[in-house]
Amino acid sequence: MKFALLDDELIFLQESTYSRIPSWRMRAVRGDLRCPGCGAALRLVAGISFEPLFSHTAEPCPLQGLEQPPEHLLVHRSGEETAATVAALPASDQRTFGSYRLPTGKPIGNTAGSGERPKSEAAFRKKLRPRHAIPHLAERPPDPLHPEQKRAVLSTEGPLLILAGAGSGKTRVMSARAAHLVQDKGVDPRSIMIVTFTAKAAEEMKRRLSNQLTAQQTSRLICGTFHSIFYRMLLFHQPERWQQERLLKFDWQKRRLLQESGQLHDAELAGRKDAEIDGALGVISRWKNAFITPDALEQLDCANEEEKLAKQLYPVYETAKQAYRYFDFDDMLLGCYQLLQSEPAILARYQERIHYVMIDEFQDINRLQYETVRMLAAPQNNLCVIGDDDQSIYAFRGSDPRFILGFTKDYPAAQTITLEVNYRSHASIVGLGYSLIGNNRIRWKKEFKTYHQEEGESYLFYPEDEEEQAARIVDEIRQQLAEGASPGQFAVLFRTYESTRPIIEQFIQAALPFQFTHEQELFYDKQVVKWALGYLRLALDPDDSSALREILSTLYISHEQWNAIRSQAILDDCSLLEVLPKLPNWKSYQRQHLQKVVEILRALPTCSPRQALELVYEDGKLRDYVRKRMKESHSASQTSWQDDLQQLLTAAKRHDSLPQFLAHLADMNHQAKTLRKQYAAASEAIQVLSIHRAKGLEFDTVFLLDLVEGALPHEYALDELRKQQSHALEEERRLLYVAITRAKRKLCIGIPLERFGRKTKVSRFIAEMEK
Ligand SMILES: Nc1ncnc2c1ncn2[C@@H]1O[C@H](COP(=O)(O)OP(=O)(O)OP(=O)(O)O)[C@@H](O)[C@H]1O
Repeated sequence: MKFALLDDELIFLQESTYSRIPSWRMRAVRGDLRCPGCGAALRLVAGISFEPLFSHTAEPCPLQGLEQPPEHLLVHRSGEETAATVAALPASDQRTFGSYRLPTGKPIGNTAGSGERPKSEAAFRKKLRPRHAIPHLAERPPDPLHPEQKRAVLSTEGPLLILAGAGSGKTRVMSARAAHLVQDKGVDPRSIMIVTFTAKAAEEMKRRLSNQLTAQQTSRLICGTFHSIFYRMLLFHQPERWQQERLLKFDWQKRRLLQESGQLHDAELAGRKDAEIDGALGVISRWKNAFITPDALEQLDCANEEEKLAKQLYPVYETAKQAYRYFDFDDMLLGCYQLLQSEPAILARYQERIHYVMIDEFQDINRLQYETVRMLAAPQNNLCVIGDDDQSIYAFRGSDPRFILGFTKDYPAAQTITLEVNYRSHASIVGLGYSLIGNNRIRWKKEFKTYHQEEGESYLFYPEDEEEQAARIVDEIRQQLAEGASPGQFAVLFRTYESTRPIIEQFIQAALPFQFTHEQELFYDKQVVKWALGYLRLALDPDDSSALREILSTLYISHEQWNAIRSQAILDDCSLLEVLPKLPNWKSYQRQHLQKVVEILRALPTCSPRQALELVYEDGKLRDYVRKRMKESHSASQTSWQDDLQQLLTAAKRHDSLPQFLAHLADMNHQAKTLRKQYAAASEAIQVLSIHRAKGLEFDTVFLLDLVEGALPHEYALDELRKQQSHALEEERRLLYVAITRAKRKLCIGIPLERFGRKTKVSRFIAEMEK
């Protein structure tokens, strides 16, 4: 139904009141929205693809589904208070509805909660129509393979480049091609090498092949990622050098090796922050994959501070690794290349064995992988590479779309087959992808066609902020689940992990099954968040020693001073907070600040969580402290600290009291930690994925978070653009293209009006693809 009672006032869901949805939603959670008919509590359901409505939480009553309340109920329920509220308005601002007099010209209902927003700023949602329409396939061939796909399957000899758009059946073609080689041409499966980009893709390939080949044939194929195949080769030839326990899997392991090896004691390198070293290690990895060895560093021009540090660290890191006989993933690729280069007999053995090579996601290959594969595929060069230059999204790892674009130069005899029919997505989604990616300049121009006649559904929706964005997605999914969808049909995609906290929390609260792999630290474990929460905890319990300990550094209190505070509190038999400003040897400015902080903390318990945080940030000078620490660290990853503070504010908006807010956060943190260890089957869970991880996958409905400037395109790409560099922006465009083309039927793009507490600007990519 479209109406409800709130504080005895009748409220209506209509375009002019949609900006009230976030505050009404909060009131609904507290049970304040009531049905004027039966008096039961109502839920506010505001998804994306349907009009918002109020719904009974338990038994529906006869009013359920009505647009307007029946007259008799209005007369019956007509409350004097409501009449009085409205009566206070001038007559010109009133209109009558049944026996109610209602205000006109402004939204009806309670004004608590979020502020007013001019209506023009945002629609509830709108259909996103593509700038360029895409032709449908004239007829749908009955065969499981389209003629061009078939040609790709049957062209087995010599080099072959298959340029394929998103959803054009690459995986289908690769598996059919391998099956054709084995079944129809009698090729020994042990002589076929299939390289995929991820272990998940390799699994999928084997699963599909197992439907067409015997189990023995499937198991004999050489099928896996570059790392897994190359590693097997290295282990076979040099087992002592490549023992698994000596593999440095994570950045922190590499950093620790550097720190503990004593190699960082060079004056230039000592005192570097962890984040700076991690950044430089990333650059070193990229260089290694581009086959830039330490000997080649002399000639290398560094583009920025990070590269300068990487140049210094590269030889140091290599020496440290060799000293302890460790190796990393990049060493596996380099090791395999060097093995084949330096041992012609070993190379010849592989060349005699491997007769057919197929490489998926070829757009993301790097120099080292490419050169190694070229050696293995020679001399027959039955090398089939398949990829989509528009989906090249791993430049930061050394991938280079130039290899796919230059393949026919390296192999002049190569055939080229283009697969341009998108079998996955409904027409409007294909059109959006096409309209968007056409704005990239460095690409292989292709025509697109859609297999599906259906238009599909694509929406832009404009929530007030990140929390409301998550709430809208939750409501949309619930609605679709009620209509028979299964959780595995949905994916929520994001550009960076900063976008994920609200959606994860709301999935937890709504008890929806989801899968989320997160290697980074949880939001509430971040130092800057722990500082802010430390203040709130101390406000509620002036004797909470762990809370005070948490914020010591923000108050510039040393450990000796901390010990003195604790002793004094015991001696005076008073709380830590009381004793804080009284210690005798504070400098006067410090004592003044501590007095101020104590005053603030005493005031906090009566404030709303949002006001409390604002007081801590501004009057308590936490924001100044964070800014200072960020400046000292000079690290790119620290720039999100201010955003973290803002995110906490956004989360606080939804809560009334400090104890409730802190209990909620503790619960969320606990649940998020527990969930990390649980892995629901993908088919039974909503997938929350970074766009990078979503590559190669498909879902019935895709939600895309935060299509705003600074998020997608990422701030980094915008910085590059200011320096007249457009490569990074083109990669961001490809990322969005990958994200859009994961959707089969429905695509919902969120554009929060505020993000991290700041007004947002719609992503420039929307205008590029929208009609
Ligand atoms: N000839 C065909 N007829 C009908 N459906 C097809 C055909 N070829 C592929 N499909 C379907 O289209 C979808 C996309 O196929 P696939 O995943 O192989 O594409 P892809 O090119 O690997 O996609 P991407 O690169 O975007 O990840 C799948 O659901 C697949 O089953």
